[in-house]
Amino acid sequence: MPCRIAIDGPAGSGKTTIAKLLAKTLGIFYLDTGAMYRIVGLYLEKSDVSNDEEIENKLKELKLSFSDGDFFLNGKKVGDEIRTPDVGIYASKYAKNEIVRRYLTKLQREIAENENIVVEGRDIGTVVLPDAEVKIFLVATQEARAKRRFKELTEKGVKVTYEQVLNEIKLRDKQDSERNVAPLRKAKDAILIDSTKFSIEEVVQKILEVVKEKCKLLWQRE
Ligand SMILES: Nc1ncnc2c1ncn2[C@@H]1O[C@H](COP(=O)(O)OP(=O)(O)OP(=O)(O)O)[C@@H](O)[C@H]1O
Ligand SMILES: Nc1ccn([C@@H]2O[C@H](COP(=O)(O)O)[C@@H](O)[C@H]2O)c(=O)n1
Repeated sequence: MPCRIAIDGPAGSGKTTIAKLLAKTLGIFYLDTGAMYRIVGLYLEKSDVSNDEEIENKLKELKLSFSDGDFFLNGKKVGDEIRTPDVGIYASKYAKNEIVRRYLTKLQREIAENENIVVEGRDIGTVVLPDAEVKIFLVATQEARAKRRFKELTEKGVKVTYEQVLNEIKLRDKQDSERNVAPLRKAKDAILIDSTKFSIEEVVQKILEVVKEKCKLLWQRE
């Protein structure tokens, strides 16, 4: 019986950081579905699509593959070019489109099939893997998330103001939670963790306790 750990939550709540650490600690796979929406969002924005038919045709041409934790777009490894605030906005813009969601959800399920895996995103516990063994809904205040993201971006040398980061987070929160298709919301059986006042290590420990209880086999293997 696989152990699939779904971590959903708003922009900047710490999903990627926590998911990567968790997967490393447990020695299992990790899937960043946000990266998939960022790749597709940037691709469609550059393709200047204007309707569903054009989106459908562009997705048919797209070759998106996943190997050893890296994504490859038409054979080329994807790097930090998808990590800018603008690409986050493109991702959120096209994430409202049913054709895009159907395309990526199918791919995500194929990758996660029968795997011990941590999958992070917005709709993992509600849509992609509704029967996941562990569901976490990771939140933090918008200010805390903006502060963290601003620190991360400035340390990477990205020229951005705190206000720009806060506005991007507010916009994505609004778009992600108010869209008709697969909106960001806590699954009924998900465990809510508010990381505003907790360190990365403390959040990982909290989730490991849940995994220990719900995925006994994986824990024994560890
Ligand atoms: N509990 C925490 N305390 C302090 N900093 C944190 C905490 N969790 C995450 N961070 C930091 O916040 C920043 C954003 O984290 P991360 O990229 O993992 O968020 P995310 O939810 O994946 O964001 P997005 O949805 O936009 O991809 C990173 O620099 C990370 O190191
Ligand atoms: N399962 C998901 C994951 C992401 N999205 C959309 O992509 C945007 C970028 O995601 P990050 O995790 O990299 O911030 C996000 O704001 C969502 O609009 C999604 O819809 N479903």
